Amino acid sequence: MTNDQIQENDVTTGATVWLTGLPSAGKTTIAYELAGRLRAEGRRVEVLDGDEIREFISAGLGFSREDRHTNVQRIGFVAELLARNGVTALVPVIAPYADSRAAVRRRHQENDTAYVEVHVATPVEVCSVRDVKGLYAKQAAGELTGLTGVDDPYEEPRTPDLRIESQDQTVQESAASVYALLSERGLA
Ligand SMILES: Nc1ncnc2c1ncn2[C@@H]1O[C@H](COP(=O)(O)OS(=O)(=O)O)[C@@H](OP(=O)(O)O)[C@H]1O
Ligand SMILES: Nc1ncnc2c1ncn2[C@@H]1O[C@H](COP(=O)(O)OP(=O)(O)O)[C@@H](O)[C@H]1O
Repeated sequence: MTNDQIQENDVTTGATVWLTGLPSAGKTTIAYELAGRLRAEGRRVEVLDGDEIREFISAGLGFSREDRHTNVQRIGFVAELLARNGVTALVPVIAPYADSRAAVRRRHQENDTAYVEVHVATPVEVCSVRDVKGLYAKQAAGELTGLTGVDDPYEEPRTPDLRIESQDQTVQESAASVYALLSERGLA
């Protein structure tokens, strides 16, 4: 077998799927639901969970604009490495700034690595009722400032590859819509 044939047979197409949106929008839930489905089909999948990343490779970073940008660039770097090597990297990370997200997309384009941006566009009114981690309540009580979407910016993606209105869907429906897009693009 020639080298070309080995490559052709062994390489599966990886991709980065970045799920951006407000706290409690549903990013993490959709990522794990989708991960389960992709794994069941034999794909290699990693979820780069924002909270875990902040414990390890982004330990010490806070929530200033600069720190969030650094956090997003580090995650983008790791995701691209994984995706380039055949893994589907699912990234449920807020990434509130358009220029940070654009830089991650560029890194993928420069390496010919597939990149999909999903805006989990749950309105802040719904997120603040869900309040999975109690952050909205803390902000309202004056115990926290700089909460994304409340008193810190969230720059909505203008042209995401997919927009999900999670408030009108089940978790399974939301995950299925991402799966359908990946399928369409030959990535699932
Ligand atoms: N001030 C403030 N603003 C937003 N989020 C906050 C804040 N403080 C803590 N958290 C929790 O940290 C998670 C966000 O981390 P990320 O790494 O995803 O954010 S970022 O892209 O660097 O902005 C985020 O996780 P998710 O709720 O899963 O989005 C929050 O739980
Ligand atoms: N269609 C949906 N997609 C994702 N989450 C949903 C959906 N409908 C309801 N939820 C609920 O919303 C919450 C989202 O929390 P989480 O995934 O931790 O948000 P995030 O990671 O964006 O902070 C979960 O409790 C989840 O069960």
